[in-house]
Amino acid sequence: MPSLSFRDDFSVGEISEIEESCREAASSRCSLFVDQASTDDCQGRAKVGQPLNCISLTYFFFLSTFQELDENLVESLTSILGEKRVSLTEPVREQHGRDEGPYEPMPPQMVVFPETTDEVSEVAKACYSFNVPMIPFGTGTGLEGGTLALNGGVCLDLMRMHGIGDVHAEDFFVSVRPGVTRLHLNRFIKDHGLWFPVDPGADASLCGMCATSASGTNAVKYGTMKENVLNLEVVLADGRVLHTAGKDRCTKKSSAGYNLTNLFLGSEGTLGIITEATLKLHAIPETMLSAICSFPSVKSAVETTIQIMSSSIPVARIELLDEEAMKACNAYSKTDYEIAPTLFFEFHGSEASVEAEASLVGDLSEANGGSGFRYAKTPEDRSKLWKARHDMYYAILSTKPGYRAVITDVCVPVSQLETMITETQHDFNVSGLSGPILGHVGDGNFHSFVMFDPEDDSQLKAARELASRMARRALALKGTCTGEHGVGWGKKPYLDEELGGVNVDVMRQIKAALDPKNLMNPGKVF
Ligand SMILES: Cc1cc2c(cc1C)N(C[C@H](O)[C@H](O)[C@H](O)COP(=O)(O)OP(=O)(O)OC[C@H]1O[C@@H](n3cnc4c(N)ncnc43)[C@H](O)[C@@H]1O)c1[nH]c(=O)[nH]c(=O)c1N2
Ligand SMILES: CC(C)CC(=O)C(=O)O
Ligand SMILES: [Mn+2]
Repeated sequence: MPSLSFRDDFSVGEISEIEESCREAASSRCSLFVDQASTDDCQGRAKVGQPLNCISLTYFFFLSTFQELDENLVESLTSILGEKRVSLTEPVREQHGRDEGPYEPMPPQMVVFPETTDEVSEVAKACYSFNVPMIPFGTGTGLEGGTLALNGGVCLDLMRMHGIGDVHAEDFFVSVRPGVTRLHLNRFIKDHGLWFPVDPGADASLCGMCATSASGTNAVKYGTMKENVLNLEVVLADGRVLHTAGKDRCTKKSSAGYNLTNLFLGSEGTLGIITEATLKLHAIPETMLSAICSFPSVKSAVETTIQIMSSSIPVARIELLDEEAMKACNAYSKTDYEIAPTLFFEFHGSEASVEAEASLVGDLSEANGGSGFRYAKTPEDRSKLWKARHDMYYAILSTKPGYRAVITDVCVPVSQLETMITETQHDFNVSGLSGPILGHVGDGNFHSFVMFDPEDDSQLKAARELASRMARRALALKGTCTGEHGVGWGKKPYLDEELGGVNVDVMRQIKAALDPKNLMNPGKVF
């Protein structure tokens, strides 16, 4: 049986050989996948035994092989967790073989529901001794296929690990278990006058947000998960438990050795299972003021953003929605905003400081042709505005029922944003596809949704090509193919190009040191 491969240089002969050996290995479950990020004329996946749906072989192929689960492993996991917290049933496996992204599900062979770190550690030890892959699962809101069980294995659903530790209000930190989501935490700490600002649109698990190094609309002022995590408890592939900053440590800074906390932030389940995160908290600002402003073009909105950022006005949020996105917003969230390229702003501070910042931003917007500067001052109006922004994924998907979207997540230096967005819009016009643009423009990070009809192969091909051109354009402008969603399964083809061979080799060596049998979420990131 050929081993797991991820290459772009298979010959026709090799493909036939691989197919043949897969057919022969009757006891193995084995599929040959054509990577979804390939360009040219290769559509989706080709299952072994069926003709490959492409002629040229300049694509990435992914060979996924896995054995049936050993009965002794199933028995051992059942004795660790009890019958009610293990599942081999199809619906449960199906639910855990997907995320919110556009990829076809790939279910794990078994799902387990540990409730404590010790249980996670025991599960890891058992899987390690049987050489079975482990896939951590939080709320499943990821967008890059990070939870797909490419090689089968055991999915660890961590949402039953409840618990928020003591709130250390004077030292601004709290520890959370994987079952805690960002909204849950914010409700819990509100009465202490504190909040945790990192806000992906979804109500994701905070440990999942550590795993993908998530961010959101507040990152421009408060940073991403990388700036807001003090310590992590991690169960390694062999079951050992690591505290990345040392057990119970929670200082704002430390120069003691390598930064293992940041190593695990964005590791997407490939280095270990995060079983607790110690998070940096912030004081709820005395005043929060939101506003929106319409612009004659995306270009003028982006120019305004660049001017705001270069004037060092401390905006807490600055989000762009283009005309198409605004249409979708009004239709889905029942808002009545003007249909035009729009910036959503928020300012945090004292009453006087937010008024002053908003007024400066209003002047800059007006100087760039902005109009209809409109405030949202009451908590109800502000939360309506930001809920509408956070729901944009579903708002956009609902504009074309039955359509799917390739989601892009590029980030470039703010000075390059205008070139990046203008050229992307040109690409959309040429391709004939539609794709709203929205983004965290203060960070140079934006998303477009390349909508396609899944029944129409040519649209799928065009959508992938467009997304791939965007990612490469971002790289050419000294940016990244993913500002916040992670690499997962979908962005793998760009990693080498973005980071360079030595960098990815070092990552592989780190992975081999922590996970020598390649059992932690194999096939993801690289
Ligand atoms: C509507 C909407 C809007 C947004 C987003 C999604 C959706 C549906 N996202 C993406 C998503 O919410 C984000 O990636 C979360 O961090 C995923 O957290 P989950 O708990 O859902 O991880 P999920 O269960 O989806 O897993 C994601 C990855 O992390 C791993 N993982 C999960 N829990 C782990 C743990 N405890 N230990 C180790 N590995 C673990 C998994 O194995 C997988 O590789 C996003 N993101 C963003 O950054 N900014 C944004 O603005 C948005 N907006
Ligand atoms: C589907 C997305 C584009 C979600 C996201 O990252 C956002 O809304 O900012
Ligand atoms: Mn986003």
